[in-house]
Amino acid sequence: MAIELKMPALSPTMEEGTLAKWLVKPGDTVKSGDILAEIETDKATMEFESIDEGTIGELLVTEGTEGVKVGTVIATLQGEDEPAAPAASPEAAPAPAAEPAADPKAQAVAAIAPRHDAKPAADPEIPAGTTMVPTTVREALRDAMAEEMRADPGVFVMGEEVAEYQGAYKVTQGLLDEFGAKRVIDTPITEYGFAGIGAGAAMGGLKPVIEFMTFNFAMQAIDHIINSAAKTNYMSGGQMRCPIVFRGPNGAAARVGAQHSQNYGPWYASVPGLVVIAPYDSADAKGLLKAAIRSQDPVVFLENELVYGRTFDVPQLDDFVLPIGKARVVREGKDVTIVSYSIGVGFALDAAQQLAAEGIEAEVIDLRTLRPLDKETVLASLAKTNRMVVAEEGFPICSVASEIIAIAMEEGFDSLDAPVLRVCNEDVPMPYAANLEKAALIDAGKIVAAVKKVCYR
Ligand SMILES: Cc1ncc(C[n+]2csc(CCOP(=O)(O)OP(=O)(O)O)c2C)c(N)n1
Repeated sequence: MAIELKMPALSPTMEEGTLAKWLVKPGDTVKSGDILAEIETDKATMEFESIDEGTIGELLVTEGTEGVKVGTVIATLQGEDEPAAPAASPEAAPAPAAEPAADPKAQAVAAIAPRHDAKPAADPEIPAGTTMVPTTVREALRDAMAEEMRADPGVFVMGEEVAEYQGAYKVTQGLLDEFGAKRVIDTPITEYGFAGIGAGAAMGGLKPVIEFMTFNFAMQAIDHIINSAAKTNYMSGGQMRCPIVFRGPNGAAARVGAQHSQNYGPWYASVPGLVVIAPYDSADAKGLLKAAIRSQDPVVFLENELVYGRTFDVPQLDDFVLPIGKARVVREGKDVTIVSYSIGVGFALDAAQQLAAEGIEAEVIDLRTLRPLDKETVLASLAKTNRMVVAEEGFPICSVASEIIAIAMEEGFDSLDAPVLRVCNEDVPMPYAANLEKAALIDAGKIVAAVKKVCYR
Protein backbone atom coordinates (compact mmCIF):
# COMPACT_ATOMS: atom_id res chain seq x y z
CA MET A 1 0.00 0.00 0.00
CA ALA A 2 1.20 3.48 -0.75
CA ILE A 3 2.44 5.41 2.26
CA GLU A 4 0.87 8.83 2.68
CA LEU A 5 3.37 11.58 3.41
CA LYS A 6 1.72 14.25 5.49
CA MET A 7 2.55 17.85 6.28
CA PRO A 8 4.61 17.48 9.46
CA ALA A 9 4.30 19.53 12.63
CA LEU A 10 7.80 20.97 12.80
CA SER A 11 7.15 22.68 16.09
CA PRO A 12 4.61 22.00 18.79
CA THR A 13 2.61 25.11 17.91
CA MET A 14 2.76 24.76 14.13
CA GLU A 15 -0.69 24.41 12.57
CA GLU A 16 0.13 25.07 8.92
CA GLY A 17 3.10 25.82 6.70
CA THR A 18 4.23 26.69 3.18
CA LEU A 19 5.51 23.92 0.95
CA ALA A 20 8.47 25.99 -0.22
CA LYS A 21 10.29 23.51 -2.40
CA TRP A 22 10.17 19.87 -3.45
CA LEU A 23 13.60 18.21 -3.49
CA VAL A 24 12.31 14.98 -5.05
CA LYS A 25 10.14 14.14 -8.06
CA PRO A 26 7.85 11.23 -8.87
CA GLY A 27 9.85 8.09 -9.57
CA ASP A 28 12.78 9.05 -7.29
CA THR A 29 13.89 6.37 -4.88
CA VAL A 30 14.31 7.61 -1.36
CA LYS A 31 15.52 6.13 1.89
CA SER A 32 15.00 7.05 5.50
CA GLY A 33 16.76 10.33 6.27
CA ASP A 34 16.58 11.74 2.73
CA ILE A 35 15.31 15.30 2.58
CA LEU A 36 12.08 15.42 0.60
CA ALA A 37 11.06 19.05 0.80
CA GLU A 38 11.62 22.41 2.42
CA ILE A 39 8.80 23.62 4.60
CA GLU A 40 8.46 27.21 5.75
CA THR A 41 6.73 28.20 8.94
CA ASP A 42 6.37 31.66 10.39
CA LYS A 43 9.54 30.93 12.39
CA ALA A 44 11.95 29.17 10.07
CA THR A 45 12.50 27.10 6.96
CA MET A 46 12.91 23.46 7.87
CA GLU A 47 13.67 20.24 6.07
CA PHE A 48 11.09 17.51 5.73
CA GLU A 49 12.85 14.20 6.09
CA SER A 50 11.69 10.80 4.90
CA ILE A 51 11.27 8.22 7.63
CA ASP A 52 10.58 5.39 5.17
CA GLU A 53 12.14 4.05 2.01
CA GLY A 54 10.48 3.55 -1.36
CA THR A 55 9.70 5.37 -4.58
CA ILE A 56 8.00 8.74 -4.70
CA GLY A 57 4.54 8.29 -6.21
CA GLU A 58 2.62 11.51 -6.55
CA LEU A 59 3.38 15.00 -5.34
CA LEU A 60 -0.03 16.26 -4.30
CA VAL A 61 0.80 19.81 -3.29
CA THR A 62 2.60 22.25 -5.57
CA GLU A 63 5.68 24.18 -4.56
CA GLY A 64 4.86 27.53 -3.09
CA THR A 65 1.48 26.50 -1.68
CA GLU A 66 0.86 28.42 1.50
CA GLY A 67 -1.32 27.49 4.44
CA VAL A 68 -0.98 23.71 4.09
CA LYS A 69 -2.51 22.32 7.26
CA VAL A 70 -0.48 19.95 9.42
CA GLY A 71 -1.61 16.42 8.59
CA THR A 72 -2.53 17.15 4.94
CA VAL A 73 -1.32 14.38 2.60
CA ILE A 74 1.30 16.11 0.44
CA ALA A 75 2.75 13.12 -1.44
CA THR A 76 2.65 9.36 -1.67
CA LEU A 77 5.45 6.86 -1.38
CA GLN A 78 5.36 3.39 -2.95
CA GLY A 79 6.92 0.56 -0.99
CA GLU A 80 9.63 -1.54 -2.67
CA ASP A 81 7.34 -4.28 -4.02
CA GLU A 82 4.70 -2.00 -5.54
CA PRO A 83 4.72 -0.41 -8.96
CA ALA A 84 5.49 3.30 -8.88
CA ALA A 85 2.62 5.55 -9.85
CA PRO A 86 2.95 7.35 -13.16
CA ALA A 87 4.69 10.67 -12.86
CA ALA A 88 2.05 13.26 -12.15
CA SER A 89 2.47 16.98 -12.18
CA PRO A 90 1.77 18.40 -8.78
CA GLU A 91 -1.01 20.78 -9.64
CA ALA A 92 -3.68 19.77 -7.23
CA ALA A 93 -4.62 22.16 -4.50
CA PRO A 94 -3.79 20.87 -1.03
CA ALA A 95 -6.15 18.08 -0.14
CA PRO A 96 -8.22 19.16 2.84
CA ALA A 97 -7.21 17.19 5.88
CA ALA A 98 -10.14 15.54 7.59
CA GLU A 99 -8.22 15.52 10.87
CA PRO A 100 -4.99 17.45 11.20
CA ALA A 101 -3.12 14.47 12.64
CA ALA A 102 0.49 14.36 11.49
CA ASP A 103 2.47 11.16 11.31
CA PRO A 104 3.01 10.48 15.02
CA LYS A 105 6.62 9.37 14.70
CA ALA A 106 7.68 12.41 12.70
CA GLN A 107 5.62 14.64 14.93
CA ALA A 108 7.16 13.27 18.10
CA VAL A 109 10.66 13.77 16.78
CA ALA A 110 9.86 17.21 15.40
CA ALA A 111 8.24 18.28 18.64
CA ILE A 112 11.53 18.76 20.43
CA ALA A 113 13.95 19.09 17.55
CA PRO A 114 13.60 22.57 16.09
CA ARG A 115 13.88 24.59 19.24
CA HIS A 116 17.21 23.12 20.21
CA ASP A 117 18.56 23.34 16.68
CA ALA A 118 17.39 26.88 16.14
CA LYS A 119 20.09 29.52 16.22
CA PRO A 120 19.80 31.60 19.38
CA ALA A 121 19.16 35.28 18.96
CA ALA A 122 21.94 37.71 19.73
CA ASP A 123 22.01 39.64 22.98
CA PRO A 124 19.78 42.73 22.87
CA GLU A 125 21.48 46.01 22.06
CA ILE A 126 21.99 48.15 25.13
CA PRO A 127 21.34 51.70 23.89
CA ALA A 128 24.18 54.16 24.40
CA GLY A 129 23.64 56.18 27.53
CA THR A 130 21.73 53.42 29.38
CA THR A 131 22.22 53.80 33.12
CA MET A 132 24.09 50.86 34.61
CA VAL A 133 23.03 50.02 38.15
CA PRO A 134 25.40 48.17 40.49
CA THR A 135 23.31 45.23 41.68
CA THR A 136 24.09 42.07 43.61
CA VAL A 137 23.34 38.77 41.91
CA ARG A 138 20.83 38.10 44.71
CA GLU A 139 18.94 41.34 43.94
CA ALA A 140 19.10 40.74 40.20
CA LEU A 141 17.42 37.36 40.61
CA ARG A 142 14.73 38.86 42.83
CA ASP A 143 14.16 41.70 40.34
CA ALA A 144 13.75 39.19 37.52
CA MET A 145 11.09 37.26 39.43
CA ALA A 146 9.31 40.44 40.56
CA GLU A 147 9.17 41.86 37.03
CA GLU A 148 7.84 38.62 35.57
CA MET A 149 5.29 38.29 38.40
CA ARG A 150 4.05 41.82 37.69
CA ALA A 151 3.75 41.04 34.00
CA ASP A 152 2.11 37.61 34.25
CA PRO A 153 -0.35 36.63 36.98
CA GLY A 154 0.39 32.95 36.26
CA VAL A 155 3.92 33.25 37.65
CA PHE A 156 4.29 32.16 41.27
CA VAL A 157 7.18 31.20 43.56
CA MET A 158 7.20 28.16 45.83
CA GLY A 159 9.75 26.51 48.10
CA GLU A 160 11.11 26.16 51.61
CA GLU A 161 11.28 29.50 53.44
CA VAL A 162 10.70 31.58 50.30
CA ALA A 163 7.87 33.66 51.81
CA GLU A 164 8.03 34.64 55.49
CA TYR A 165 11.81 34.19 55.81
CA GLN A 166 12.34 35.71 52.30
CA GLY A 167 14.57 32.86 51.14
CA ALA A 168 17.30 30.91 52.89
CA TYR A 169 19.73 33.12 50.94
CA LYS A 170 17.34 36.11 50.80
CA VAL A 171 16.78 35.82 47.07
CA THR A 172 13.00 36.18 47.40
CA GLN A 173 13.27 39.33 49.51
CA GLY A 174 10.16 41.51 49.30
CA LEU A 175 8.14 39.14 47.13
CA LEU A 176 5.65 38.09 49.82
CA ASP A 177 4.90 41.73 50.65
CA GLU A 178 4.26 42.65 47.04
CA PHE A 179 2.51 39.54 45.73
CA GLY A 180 0.92 37.94 48.79
CA ALA A 181 0.78 34.41 50.13
CA LYS A 182 -1.09 32.94 47.14
CA ARG A 183 1.84 33.65 44.84
CA VAL A 184 4.78 33.31 47.23
CA ILE A 185 4.29 29.98 48.94
CA ASP A 186 6.18 28.42 51.83
CA THR A 187 6.24 24.64 51.68
CA PRO A 188 7.02 21.87 54.14
CA ILE A 189 10.42 20.17 53.78
CA THR A 190 9.34 17.94 50.92
CA GLU A 191 11.16 18.65 47.67
CA TYR A 192 9.43 15.70 46.05
CA GLY A 193 6.04 17.15 46.98
CA PHE A 194 6.47 20.76 45.89
CA ALA A 195 8.44 19.96 42.73
CA GLY A 196 5.58 17.64 41.74
CA ILE A 197 2.93 20.25 42.52
CA GLY A 198 4.95 22.69 40.43
CA ALA A 199 5.22 20.32 37.46
CA GLY A 200 1.47 19.68 37.60
CA ALA A 201 0.72 23.40 37.83
CA ALA A 202 2.93 24.06 34.80
CA MET A 203 1.20 21.36 32.76
CA GLY A 204 -2.08 23.00 33.78
CA GLY A 205 -1.01 26.39 32.42
CA LEU A 206 0.64 28.21 35.34
CA LYS A 207 4.27 29.34 35.43
CA PRO A 208 5.85 28.09 38.65
CA VAL A 209 9.28 29.11 39.87
CA ILE A 210 10.37 26.37 42.26
CA GLU A 211 13.17 27.33 44.62
CA PHE A 212 15.35 24.57 46.02
CA MET A 213 17.18 25.67 49.13
CA THR A 214 20.12 24.15 47.29
CA PHE A 215 20.23 21.78 44.33
CA ASN A 216 21.61 19.12 46.67
CA PHE A 217 18.08 18.78 48.05
CA ALA A 218 16.61 18.56 44.55
CA MET A 219 17.93 14.98 44.59
CA GLN A 220 14.65 14.17 46.34
CA ALA A 221 12.69 15.76 43.50
CA ILE A 222 14.76 14.65 40.57
CA ASP A 223 12.14 12.22 39.25
CA HIS A 224 9.75 15.13 38.67
CA ILE A 225 12.44 17.11 36.90
CA ILE A 226 13.78 14.32 34.71
CA ASN A 227 10.77 12.08 34.19
CA SER A 228 7.89 14.54 34.29
CA ALA A 229 8.98 18.05 33.39
CA ALA A 230 11.65 17.11 30.82
CA LYS A 231 9.55 14.49 29.05
CA THR A 232 6.14 16.16 28.83
CA ASN A 233 6.63 18.00 25.55
CA TYR A 234 8.17 15.00 23.82
CA MET A 235 5.83 12.33 25.15
CA SER A 236 2.71 14.34 24.30
CA GLY A 237 4.00 14.96 20.77
CA GLY A 238 4.14 18.66 21.52
CA GLN A 239 0.57 18.89 22.75
CA MET A 240 1.42 19.58 26.37
CA ARG A 241 4.17 21.77 27.75
CA CYS A 242 5.72 22.12 31.18
CA PRO A 243 6.90 25.74 31.51
CA ILE A 244 8.51 25.57 34.92
CA VAL A 245 11.73 26.97 36.42
CA PHE A 246 13.62 25.00 39.06
CA ARG A 247 16.12 27.38 40.61
CA GLY A 248 18.50 27.61 43.56
CA PRO A 249 22.15 27.55 44.51
CA ASN A 250 24.34 24.85 42.98
CA GLY A 251 28.01 23.89 43.28
CA ALA A 252 30.39 24.10 46.18
CA ALA A 253 29.64 26.54 48.97
CA ALA A 254 32.15 27.17 51.78
CA ARG A 255 32.77 24.54 54.45
CA VAL A 256 29.45 22.73 54.15
CA GLY A 257 30.82 19.29 53.42
CA ALA A 258 30.36 16.63 50.78
CA GLN A 259 26.56 16.44 50.72
CA HIS A 260 26.15 20.20 50.23
CA SER A 261 28.91 20.95 47.73
CA GLN A 262 28.15 19.51 44.32
CA ASN A 263 27.70 20.90 40.84
CA TYR A 264 24.73 19.28 39.13
CA GLY A 265 25.24 21.19 35.88
CA PRO A 266 26.50 18.16 33.93
CA TRP A 267 23.73 15.93 35.31
CA TYR A 268 20.90 18.12 34.07
CA ALA A 269 22.73 19.20 30.92
CA SER A 270 22.72 15.57 29.78
CA VAL A 271 18.92 15.37 29.73
CA PRO A 272 17.06 16.11 26.46
CA GLY A 273 13.95 18.13 27.16
CA LEU A 274 15.54 20.38 29.77
CA VAL A 275 17.04 23.81 29.34
CA VAL A 276 19.94 24.35 31.77
CA ILE A 277 21.20 27.84 32.61
CA ALA A 278 24.09 28.74 34.93
CA PRO A 279 24.78 32.49 34.94
CA TYR A 280 27.75 34.24 36.51
CA ASP A 281 27.07 37.96 36.88
CA SER A 282 24.05 40.06 37.84
CA ALA A 283 22.99 41.16 34.35
CA ASP A 284 23.03 37.56 33.12
CA ALA A 285 21.23 36.38 36.25
CA LYS A 286 18.45 38.88 35.62
CA GLY A 287 18.17 38.64 31.84
CA LEU A 288 18.37 34.86 31.78
CA LEU A 289 15.98 34.25 34.68
CA LYS A 290 13.40 36.42 32.92
CA ALA A 291 13.95 34.36 29.76
CA ALA A 292 13.70 31.14 31.78
CA ILE A 293 10.36 32.16 33.31
CA ARG A 294 9.01 32.96 29.83
CA SER A 295 10.29 29.71 28.31
CA GLN A 296 7.79 27.05 27.35
CA ASP A 297 10.41 24.43 28.26
CA PRO A 298 11.32 23.33 31.78
CA VAL A 299 14.42 25.20 32.90
CA VAL A 300 16.95 24.16 35.53
CA PHE A 301 18.45 27.47 36.66
CA LEU A 302 21.68 26.96 38.57
CA GLU A 303 22.82 29.80 40.82
CA ASN A 304 25.85 29.90 43.11
CA GLU A 305 25.75 30.75 46.79
CA LEU A 306 29.25 32.25 46.76
CA VAL A 307 28.28 34.66 43.99
CA TYR A 308 24.94 35.89 45.42
CA GLY A 309 26.60 38.78 47.26
CA ARG A 310 28.86 39.96 44.41
CA THR A 311 27.94 43.23 42.74
CA PHE A 312 27.92 43.78 38.96
CA ASP A 313 26.28 46.35 36.69
CA VAL A 314 22.79 45.70 35.37
CA PRO A 315 21.42 47.89 32.56
CA GLN A 316 18.41 49.89 33.65
CA LEU A 317 15.95 48.91 30.94
CA ASP A 318 12.21 48.28 31.10
CA ASP A 319 12.52 44.70 29.98
CA PHE A 320 16.04 43.27 29.89
CA VAL A 321 15.77 39.70 28.60
CA LEU A 322 18.72 37.67 27.34
CA PRO A 323 18.63 34.85 24.78
CA ILE A 324 18.81 31.29 26.07
CA GLY A 325 21.55 29.24 24.38
CA LYS A 326 23.94 32.08 23.68
CA ALA A 327 27.41 32.15 25.21
CA ARG A 328 29.24 35.42 25.81
CA VAL A 329 32.81 36.43 25.15
CA VAL A 330 33.53 38.21 28.45
CA ARG A 331 37.12 39.03 27.59
CA GLU A 332 38.75 39.09 24.19
CA GLY A 333 42.15 37.56 23.58
CA LYS A 334 44.18 36.00 20.78
CA ASP A 335 46.46 33.40 22.39
CA VAL A 336 44.16 30.93 24.14
CA THR A 337 40.47 30.41 24.94
CA ILE A 338 39.28 29.72 28.49
CA VAL A 339 35.72 28.35 28.53
CA SER A 340 33.79 28.38 31.79
CA TYR A 341 30.43 29.08 33.42
CA SER A 342 28.98 30.17 36.76
CA ILE A 343 31.59 30.84 39.45
CA GLY A 344 34.28 29.44 37.18
CA VAL A 345 34.05 32.61 35.05
CA GLY A 346 35.39 34.65 37.97
CA PHE A 347 38.38 32.34 38.29
CA ALA A 348 38.91 32.42 34.52
CA LEU A 349 38.92 36.24 34.48
CA ASP A 350 41.42 36.34 37.37
CA ALA A 351 43.59 33.84 35.50
CA ALA A 352 43.37 35.93 32.32
CA GLN A 353 44.58 38.97 34.23
CA GLN A 354 47.56 37.07 35.65
CA LEU A 355 48.36 35.66 32.20
CA ALA A 356 48.23 39.11 30.59
CA ALA A 357 51.05 40.18 32.92
CA GLU A 358 53.09 37.38 31.37
CA GLY A 359 52.23 38.29 27.80
CA ILE A 360 49.48 35.69 27.19
CA GLU A 361 46.15 37.18 26.05
CA ALA A 362 43.34 34.83 26.99
CA GLU A 363 39.84 35.00 25.54
CA VAL A 364 37.27 34.09 28.21
CA ILE A 365 33.93 32.58 27.23
CA ASP A 366 31.02 32.32 29.64
CA LEU A 367 28.76 29.53 28.39
CA ARG A 368 25.78 30.91 30.39
CA THR A 369 23.50 28.15 29.05
CA LEU A 370 24.68 24.54 29.45
CA ARG A 371 21.86 23.06 27.39
CA PRO A 372 21.55 23.91 24.56
CA LEU A 373 25.29 24.56 24.38
CA ASP A 374 26.45 27.39 22.14
CA LYS A 375 28.99 25.42 20.13
CA GLU A 376 29.37 28.16 17.53
CA THR A 377 30.80 30.71 19.97
CA VAL A 378 33.22 28.14 21.41
CA LEU A 379 34.39 26.93 18.00
CA ALA A 380 34.73 30.47 16.61
CA SER A 381 37.01 31.37 19.51
CA LEU A 382 39.00 28.15 19.08
CA ALA A 383 39.46 28.95 15.38
CA LYS A 384 40.90 32.30 16.46
CA THR A 385 43.20 31.21 19.33
CA ASN A 386 43.90 27.54 18.41
CA ARG A 387 44.27 26.62 22.10
CA MET A 388 41.70 25.93 24.76
CA VAL A 389 41.28 25.26 28.46
CA VAL A 390 37.93 24.50 30.07
CA ALA A 391 37.52 25.58 33.70
CA GLU A 392 34.67 24.03 35.65
CA GLU A 393 33.88 24.10 39.35
CA GLY A 394 32.68 20.51 39.42
CA PHE A 395 33.87 16.94 39.13
CA PRO A 396 36.02 16.22 36.05
CA ILE A 397 34.43 12.94 34.93
CA CYS A 398 31.51 13.27 32.49
CA SER A 399 31.58 17.03 32.97
CA VAL A 400 30.57 19.98 30.83
CA ALA A 401 34.32 20.25 30.26
CA SER A 402 34.37 16.72 28.79
CA GLU A 403 31.55 17.74 26.46
CA ILE A 404 33.35 20.89 25.29
CA ILE A 405 36.49 18.85 24.67
CA ALA A 406 34.48 16.34 22.62
CA ILE A 407 33.05 19.20 20.55
CA ALA A 408 36.55 20.60 20.00
CA MET A 409 37.76 17.16 18.83
CA GLU A 410 34.77 16.43 16.62
CA GLU A 411 34.21 19.84 15.10
CA GLY A 412 37.31 21.92 15.79
CA PHE A 413 40.15 19.45 15.30
CA ASP A 414 41.76 21.39 12.49
CA SER A 415 41.92 24.50 14.66
CA LEU A 416 43.82 22.81 17.48
CA ASP A 417 47.52 23.52 18.05
CA ALA A 418 47.56 21.68 21.39
CA PRO A 419 45.34 19.23 23.30
CA VAL A 420 42.43 20.89 25.13
CA LEU A 421 42.86 20.67 28.90
CA ARG A 422 40.21 20.73 31.59
CA VAL A 423 40.64 22.29 35.00
CA CYS A 424 38.04 20.83 37.35
CA ASN A 425 37.67 20.04 41.04
CA GLU A 426 39.44 16.93 42.31
CA ASP A 427 37.54 13.71 41.69
CA VAL A 428 36.60 13.21 45.36
CA PRO A 429 33.58 13.99 47.57
CA MET A 430 34.14 17.53 48.83
CA PRO A 431 36.29 17.43 51.97
CA TYR A 432 35.11 19.37 55.03
CA ALA A 433 38.56 20.39 56.32
CA ALA A 434 39.37 23.88 55.02
CA ASN A 435 42.83 22.99 53.70
CA LEU A 436 41.56 19.91 51.86
CA GLU A 437 38.51 21.77 50.52
CA LYS A 438 40.83 24.42 49.06
CA ALA A 439 42.97 21.71 47.49
CA ALA A 440 39.91 20.04 45.94
CA LEU A 441 38.49 23.19 44.29
CA ILE A 442 39.56 24.97 41.13
CA ASP A 443 41.20 28.38 41.38
CA ALA A 444 42.85 30.92 39.09
CA GLY A 445 46.31 29.47 39.70
CA LYS A 446 45.29 26.04 38.40
CA ILE A 447 43.83 27.66 35.28
CA VAL A 448 47.02 29.68 34.72
CA ALA A 449 49.10 26.48 34.94
CA ALA A 450 46.89 24.69 32.38
CA VAL A 451 46.96 27.67 29.99
CA LYS A 452 50.77 27.72 30.11
CA LYS A 453 50.79 24.02 29.28
CA VAL A 454 48.62 24.41 26.18
CA CYS A 455 50.69 27.44 25.14
CA TYR A 456 53.87 25.38 25.65
CA ARG A 457 55.22 28.08 27.98
C1 LIG B 1 15.95 17.31 51.81
C2 LIG B 1 16.43 18.53 52.52
N1 LIG B 1 15.81 19.70 52.30
C3 LIG B 1 16.21 20.82 52.92
C4 LIG B 1 17.24 20.78 53.81
C5 LIG B 1 17.76 22.04 54.44
N2 LIG B 1 17.45 22.11 55.89
C6 LIG B 1 18.35 21.80 56.84
S1 LIG B 1 17.75 21.99 58.38
C7 LIG B 1 16.27 22.51 57.79
C8 LIG B 1 15.17 22.90 58.71
C9 LIG B 1 14.80 21.74 59.61
O1 LIG B 1 13.75 22.14 60.44
P1 LIG B 1 13.12 21.13 61.47
O2 LIG B 1 12.81 19.83 60.79
O3 LIG B 1 12.00 21.82 62.12
O4 LIG B 1 14.29 20.83 62.48
P2 LIG B 1 15.01 21.82 63.49
O5 LIG B 1 16.37 22.03 62.89
O6 LIG B 1 14.21 23.05 63.63
O7 LIG B 1 15.07 21.01 64.78
C10 LIG B 1 16.25 22.53 56.40
C11 LIG B 1 15.12 22.97 55.55
C12 LIG B 1 17.87 19.52 54.03
N3 LIG B 1 18.88 19.38 54.89
N4 LIG B 1 17.44 18.44 53.38
